[in-house]
Amino acid sequence: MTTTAAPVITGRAAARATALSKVYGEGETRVVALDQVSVEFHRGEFTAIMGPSGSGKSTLMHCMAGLDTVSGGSTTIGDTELVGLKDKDLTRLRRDHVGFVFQAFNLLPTLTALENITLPMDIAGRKPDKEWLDRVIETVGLSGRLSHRPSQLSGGQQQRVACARALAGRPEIVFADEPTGNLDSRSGAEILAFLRNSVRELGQTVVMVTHDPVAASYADRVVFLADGRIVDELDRPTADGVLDRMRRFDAKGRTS
Ligand SMILES: Nc1ncnc2c1ncn2[C@@H]1O[C@H](COP(=O)(O)OP(=O)(O)OP(=O)(O)O)[C@@H](O)[C@H]1O
Repeated sequence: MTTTAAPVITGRAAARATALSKVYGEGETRVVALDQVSVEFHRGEFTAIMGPSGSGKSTLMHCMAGLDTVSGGSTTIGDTELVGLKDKDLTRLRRDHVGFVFQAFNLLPTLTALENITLPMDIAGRKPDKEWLDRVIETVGLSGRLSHRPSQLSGGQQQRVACARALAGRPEIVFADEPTGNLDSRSGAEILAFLRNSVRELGQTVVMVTHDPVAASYADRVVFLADGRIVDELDRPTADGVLDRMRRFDAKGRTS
């Protein structure tokens, strides 16, 4: 058994894409989902990715998280280049250095909250760093619910378990794809506050895809995608500021 993996990052970028392209299909069904995207996600920062439907947000996240292959360019997590990695090494990188939160909570129903949180480490044969785990559980506000099973928890609480699971291994970066998409606004606000606190108080790096300008306003920075390209950025966003930028994109995702 090994202990919690040491961070692999040395620079400011927790993840970086350089001229990243992703093409699906061929001939008439060919879709350029990402068109030479270059972007950095800084360490200890909360970044939101926004853009119209079909603009490439999920594709960017999946390519940068090593969940999907790329058609061109390069992408790194910390100092590790993902392109060209063998499947086994990619799986290990994802397991040890990347946390995921999805719209569906993806918890195992037969396990308690705590067992769900530590499951990825248990599978990897890694021993949780107890002090870190306690901080994560405290920050996510789950202390009284650890022996509950998912069916005994509200949607918001289940997503908090999923967030704690993503952070438990102290990853280099957490990718969250519409993490509040299945939640009412109050539970959503709790998850967003937690993600922000994990950056502010625990020093984590979080990248979140969202459609919601209010959700994006919790981030330190918003990156806007349209037609597979980065078209804009906003630092210290407000919901109104994000909405204003979004209005510049028409329904097809092109800048007006
Ligand atoms: N597996 C796939 N095969 C073919 N085309 C795909 C595939 N996945 C995505 N696409 C296409 O790539 C483009 C970008 O899709 P993507 O899901 O990344 O957009 P998105 O911005 O996340 O959209 P949404 O907000 O609706 O989730 C779209 O035109 C989509 O139809």
